Amino acid sequence: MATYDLIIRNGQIVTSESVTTGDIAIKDGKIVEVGSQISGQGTNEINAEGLHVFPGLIDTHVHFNEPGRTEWEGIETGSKSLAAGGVTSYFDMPLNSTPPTIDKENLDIKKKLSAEKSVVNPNFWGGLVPENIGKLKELHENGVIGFKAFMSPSGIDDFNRADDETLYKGMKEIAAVGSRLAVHAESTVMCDQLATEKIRAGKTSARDFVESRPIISEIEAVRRLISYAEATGCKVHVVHASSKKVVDVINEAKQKGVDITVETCAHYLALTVKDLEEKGGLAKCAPPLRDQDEVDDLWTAVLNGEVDMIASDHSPAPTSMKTVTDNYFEGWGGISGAQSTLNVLLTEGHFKRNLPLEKIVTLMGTNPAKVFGLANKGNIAVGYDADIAIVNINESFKLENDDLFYRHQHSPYVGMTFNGKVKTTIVNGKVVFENGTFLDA
Ligand SMILES: NC(=O)N[C@H]1NC(=O)NC1=O
Ligand SMILES: [Zn+2]
Ligand SMILES: [Zn+2]
Repeated sequence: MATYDLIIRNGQIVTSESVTTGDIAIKDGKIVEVGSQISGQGTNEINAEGLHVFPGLIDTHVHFNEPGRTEWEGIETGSKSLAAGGVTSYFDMPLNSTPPTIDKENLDIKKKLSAEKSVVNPNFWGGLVPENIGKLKELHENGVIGFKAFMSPSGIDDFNRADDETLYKGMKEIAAVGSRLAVHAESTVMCDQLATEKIRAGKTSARDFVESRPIISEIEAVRRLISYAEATGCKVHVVHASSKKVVDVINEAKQKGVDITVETCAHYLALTVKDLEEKGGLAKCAPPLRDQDEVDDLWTAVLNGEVDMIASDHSPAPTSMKTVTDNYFEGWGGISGAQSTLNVLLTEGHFKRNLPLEKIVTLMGTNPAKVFGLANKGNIAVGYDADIAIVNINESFKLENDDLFYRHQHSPYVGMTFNGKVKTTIVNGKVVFENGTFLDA
């Protein structure tokens, strides 16, 4: 009789601490042994010789749009895309789905749908909007990972921007329950004003769009957020910082004792304004892509350990909403990228800039797990959940639309050559994805 459900043999096991050759034994969805040569047998055994065995990664920032806007993505296609990219846990944003996740009732709907449809582990952000002050405690008690607010308009009618009063009151409530507020930090005053001026003058190029959302607008909003964090004691998390200049402001506050963390996204590390000019709406997002010098500086921040985590901010939309090429103020702002985060980190990070593989685990495993309190996720060790991605980091491929599992097969990464083929993805001990196909549940 087999001792274990599954043994992965002879892989290069990547943790946040080391890369070592060895075996991993799995039973009842948990990692029960890690060693250089495990005796005993598995019902299933995988030979990972020559391959790297990562803990399944955690994407802290996706929009799957279900319920209510499932035609933009959906939990099944979204979660399959993650699994195909080596990600085994995600945090779904409260907006772009309708109704948004701003009370228990709507959270329950999302939980139920995800239990039915997700092929990886779902987690949920709750929203902070002017209308749901007083409901944050109930969301917290029902298991949201944290809260999300926008300091600038969200682009979605049923998810209003948090004005200063909402931030102040909401952050007091969130501090009281000990949770964390994630914030889209851009100055609404600045962005609105600059966009209005540009549009009035008929200036609607990619560069004009980028100039209407400058880095200073992020810095101004982050500084204001820090003031509220200091006043309320609320833990905060800045999502999608597009520049090292933003990261620097956050690290200054950290040094003063503010409990603040920062995420950047793969697209700010792999794409520039030139991509926006060449690829049109496919590469449109907010904050916008920056120039190459900013990308290089942001990599410096990542390599220095100044960025806490890296996410996709997968915010998909139908292709027809992403085809803008003349007026960049039109069309959906949001990048389809959930499947490619590990590829970007391997290609642009590990191979081009010597980002250690262990750091990839820190950024998309141990840090998110620690900051958001996911027990037993994000690393490989005895007692951890058996979420695993087996990857050939040396295999390169050119990404094609057909490779994508998104409902709408587009991405600004299409056409780029990446390192890192995900061979097998395991979720809670079960193989869900193998050699390009999904196994039935
Ligand atoms: N609503 C929404 O998904 N917005 C996201 N898209 C984007 O590019 N930035 C965002 O915050
Ligand atoms: Zn955002
Ligand atoms: Zn987002």
